[in-house]
Amino acid sequence: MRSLTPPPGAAAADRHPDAPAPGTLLGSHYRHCFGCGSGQPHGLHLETRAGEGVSVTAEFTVRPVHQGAPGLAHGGVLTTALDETMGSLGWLMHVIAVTGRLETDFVRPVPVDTVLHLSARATGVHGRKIFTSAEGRIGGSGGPVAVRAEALFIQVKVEHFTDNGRDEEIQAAMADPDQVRRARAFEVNP
Ligand SMILES: CCCCCCCCCCCCCC(=O)SCCNC(=O)CCNC(=O)[C@H](O)C(C)(C)COP(=O)(O)OP(=O)(O)OC[C@H]1O[C@@H](n2cnc3c(N)ncnc32)[C@H](O)[C@@H]1OP(=O)(O)O
Repeated sequence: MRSLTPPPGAAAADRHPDAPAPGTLLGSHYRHCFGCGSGQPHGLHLETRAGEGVSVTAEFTVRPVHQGAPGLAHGGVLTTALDETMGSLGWLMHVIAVTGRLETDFVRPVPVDTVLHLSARATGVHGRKIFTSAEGRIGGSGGPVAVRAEALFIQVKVEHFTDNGRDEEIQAAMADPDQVRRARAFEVNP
């Protein structure tokens, strides 16, 4: 099993000088993203804000479409919320990275209508590997922890998406006249 703890010699994650100021709403990186896009009716519609250093906060409201057991959020959906929140840390570092490995602890059941208060930070960088951790709390940022995760993101080139994504969506994203939106679809920073 490969560790999700930064190895000895790992560097601290660097916040890019042009990263959005703490408190800034990051918005969606891609309209059709299941985690944050407004174009996904059953998506999570996560709203993420830049924090200090390489950290972010986000809110996710659990809706009936996100159920697993009756009245409770599906664990995979909660993991998606954590994944998306940690994934947005790349925007503060100005790197493109994808999830390589992710481990979730489910600590408390999360009822429908709960607003999950998520926070994530980068814990270290080693070569192309970015180590991250996140947690989701119920009832406010000081509420009890319901879920927590650690993940390893791997930096990739934009070809990761253009070579592997379905052509239809790649062409549409590339053709977007909005330069920032086009860049963010692939999390490539302008
Ligand atoms: C179209 C629009 C798209 C928009 C996207 C926006 C961005 C996303 C937004 C956010 C959305 C949410 C986020 C999402 O949902 S991202 C979507 C989910 N993730 C993926 O689809 C990734 C699929 N996997 C791959 O493409 C490759 O396997 C990657 C690129 C990850 C690595 O293959 P690559 O050939 O490049 O790498 P390497 O083999 O040279 O290894 C390099 C180093 O990494 C270490 N390593 C590798 N794998 C693992 C592992 N599993 N556990 C532990 N360690 C691992 C490896 O040991 C080595 O370490 P070291 O030997 O150097 O020490």
